[in-house]
Amino acid sequence: MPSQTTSATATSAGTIHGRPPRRTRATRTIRNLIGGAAVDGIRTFDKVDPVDGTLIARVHEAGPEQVDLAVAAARAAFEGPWGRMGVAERARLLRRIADAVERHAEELVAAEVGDTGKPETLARDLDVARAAANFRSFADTIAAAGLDSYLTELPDGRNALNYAVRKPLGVVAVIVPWNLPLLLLTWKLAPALAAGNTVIVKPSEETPSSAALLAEILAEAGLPDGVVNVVHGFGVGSAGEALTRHPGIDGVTFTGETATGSAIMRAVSPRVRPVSFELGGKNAAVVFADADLELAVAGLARSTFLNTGQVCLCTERIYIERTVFDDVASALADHARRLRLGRPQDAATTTGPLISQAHRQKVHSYLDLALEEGATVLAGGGIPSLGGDLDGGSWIEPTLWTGLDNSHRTVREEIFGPVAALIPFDTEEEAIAMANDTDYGLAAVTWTSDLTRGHRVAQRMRVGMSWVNTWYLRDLRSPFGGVGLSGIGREGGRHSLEFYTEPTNVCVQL
Ligand SMILES: NC(=O)C1=CN([C@@H]2O[C@H](COP(=O)(O)OP(=O)(O)OC[C@H]3O[C@@H](n4cnc5c(N)ncnc54)[C@H](O)[C@@H]3O)[C@@H](O)[C@H]2O)C=CC1
Ligand SMILES: O=C(O)/C=C/C=C(\O)C(=O)O
Repeated sequence: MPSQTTSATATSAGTIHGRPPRRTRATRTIRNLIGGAAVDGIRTFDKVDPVDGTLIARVHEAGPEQVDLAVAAARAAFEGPWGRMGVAERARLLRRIADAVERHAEELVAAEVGDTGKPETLARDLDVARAAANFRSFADTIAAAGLDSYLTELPDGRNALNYAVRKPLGVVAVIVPWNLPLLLLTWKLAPALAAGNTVIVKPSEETPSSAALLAEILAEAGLPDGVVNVVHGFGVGSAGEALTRHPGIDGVTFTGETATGSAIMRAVSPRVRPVSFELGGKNAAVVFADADLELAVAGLARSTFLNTGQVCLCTERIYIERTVFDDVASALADHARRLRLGRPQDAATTTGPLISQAHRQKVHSYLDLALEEGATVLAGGGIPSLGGDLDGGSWIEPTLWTGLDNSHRTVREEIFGPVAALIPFDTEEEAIAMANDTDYGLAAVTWTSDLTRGHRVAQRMRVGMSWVNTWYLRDLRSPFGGVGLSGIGREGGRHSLEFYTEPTNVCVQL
């Protein structure tokens, strides 16, 4: 967690090697946005740049009082003109927001890069592009959404008409993590607004900037005050917990760690509120000997190392048919060694730092654990020395291991970094069994030139998203989510609308 500036004992994550964060750049102040007004919190906390440990912002942490205000503002907006706005007008507004996101793309890129250290090209091509696409896609979805209706035949020969109207849930809490901050925020915000809800956003304490900027963009596009409110802070004992326990919240959508999802479920359970959770993963890729190996290796490099491995869909277990194991392992290790760690603004940079010193400590503890568990390190394995101010950042080497199997903690627990274990297999059955041998169930990838096998294996993966000969190819209308410890519910297209609305069935005797 970033350090609390009012606390005498700053946490290690907010300090660099025990020293306070360096202050070499202009430090911004980020406030909560409630009912269209900037609102101070109970104290401020520091946000540091993970590239070099520089202090970049002081963020106002919302306490219960600010959360109360935000819920009241959202409720008032829901009862106001927003609640009476028709679908066509809401769809038009979402399209205006998408246009405004594109107009402000470079500011959003800067906000995202400052908070996460990810390469500018990635922030531009993935995070910001998807933010605009999210608003457009849910404008299309809501504009095309129909009603469920049935002509019911009665025993006496008469009929009844049953039809369901969909109404917004009301005030929705949107709680998002730090890995794809704007992408994941808008992935939830766009359908919530499309369906007519009002929203309280709680961005991660690590990534407050793009949410703050987006709130300004929403106002510029014409969204009425109070429809979207942003409260900053942490989880337990802070804004996140206050929000999920609040009696005025009608539903919670959350992406993040499984244990946090479980805590949120407990928080909403007394009032039985609906939840939509996209949680952790320990995703497998399976490479058959008949695959186009060049394509497979390039795909594996992407699925293992994109965003420094900090995407819930990233691959951390790679099962390779034994006859091609050595070739695939050595080609992938070459890829890993060629990755360029560096400043986000440098066009040659492929890989940024981890989000924070605390997260690096976690990932690093798995590098140690892998060695204790008997791994052989094929690539990486430690903390790089990049020199100068970069050594104040939270960098880690892209790392590949052999010599581990499904019995090891390194192969069972979500690490959420640029790491993967390479494991050989002999038969299709064995590969499927090993891939499915996990309590998680988010995503899987199958690499094969035999499309019949591709369909067969993909369908047997116990996951929400099963890719064949590609990874992270998204159609925003398709269902997205996980099974097991990886989540509850699906988002995307009409699946999102189902979560953000409640149907009322009307039955008319004809
Ligand atoms: N998409 C994913 O699957 C992600 C997984 N992770 C994993 O989770 C680990 C911890 O990262 P965190 O950022 O701490 O994830 P987290 O799940 O704790 O935090 C995500 C969001 O939930 C909020 N939150 C935390 N506890 C809460 C509570 N009790 N009530 C309400 N809100 C709460 C946080 O402030 C943040 O906005 C990482 O090391 C990584 O392994 C992290 C980010 C995304
Ligand atoms: O593309 C998406 O909609 C989401 C991708 C990634 C996550 O959900 C995550 O990393 O949590």
